[in-house]
Amino acid sequence: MSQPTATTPAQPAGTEALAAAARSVVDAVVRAGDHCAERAAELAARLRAIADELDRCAPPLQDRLGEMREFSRSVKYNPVTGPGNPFSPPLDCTDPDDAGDGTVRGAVALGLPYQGPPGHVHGGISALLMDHMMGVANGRAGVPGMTARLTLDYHRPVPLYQELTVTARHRSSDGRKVLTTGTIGAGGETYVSAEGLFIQPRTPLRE
Ligand SMILES: CCCCCCCCCCCC(=O)SCCNC(=O)CCNC(=O)[C@H](O)C(C)(C)COP(=O)(O)OP(=O)(O)OC[C@H]1O[C@@H](n2cnc3c(N)ncnc32)[C@H](O)[C@@H]1OP(=O)(O)O
Repeated sequence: MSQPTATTPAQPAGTEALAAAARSVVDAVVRAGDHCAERAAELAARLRAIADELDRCAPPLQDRLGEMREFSRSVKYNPVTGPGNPFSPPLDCTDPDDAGDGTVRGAVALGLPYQGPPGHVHGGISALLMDHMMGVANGRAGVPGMTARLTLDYHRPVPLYQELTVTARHRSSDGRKVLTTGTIGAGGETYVSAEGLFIQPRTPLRE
């Protein structure tokens, strides 16, 4: 058996492994579609049994919502980059500022569960990626805020199953108003560009 090396991607463990497995179930359900119709009832019962098992581990919702106010937990479970959230693709946002100008950058390839027009990414998913990346850029620039307005230009349909580069950059601040831009592209082509107005809270968001 080969030994892991420095270049071997880390395998997720613990709740991240659980989220990755759930994500692969979602992917397989959509890819299999009606091709597994004969076994659908049996497989659904098995999945429901797993959901019931997980439910028995879950604390009361109010407690869990309280925990999620902690910054590190909200990052781990957020719906875009969160490795602990099966809903997240997840977008890999580990290269914060390779241009040295405050641009944050992430990579993601999206499969069939994210399809809108045939073979392409749903426009709402593009908006989700943009909103989040601009939020990350603002956080890194020290001006975190709530999205007040998000404007997207969809230049070309965003392809599924292709590595996409998602970027965002804080552009300017005017009092509590923060202007931020972003793009989704691949291979030097820009599919989506976005501009967001974010409002910093009157009292700072807690870290
Ligand atoms: C490393 C880190 C990782 C961090 C990673 C985390 C990333 C997550 C990022 C996700 C971000 C989200 O999705 S946030 C969730 C989606 N967004 C929301 O739910 C926001 C809902 N809306 C609100 O709560 C509110 O409307 C606010 C907070 C946006 C604004 O309320 P407010 O604080 O009372 O501000 P208000 O006085 O009304 O307005 C302040 C100024 O902004 C202007 N203004 C306000 N809204 C607008 C608007 N839509 N369009 C134009 N201008 C506006 C006002 O005219 C005013 O200008 P002037 O008179 O001063 O000139």
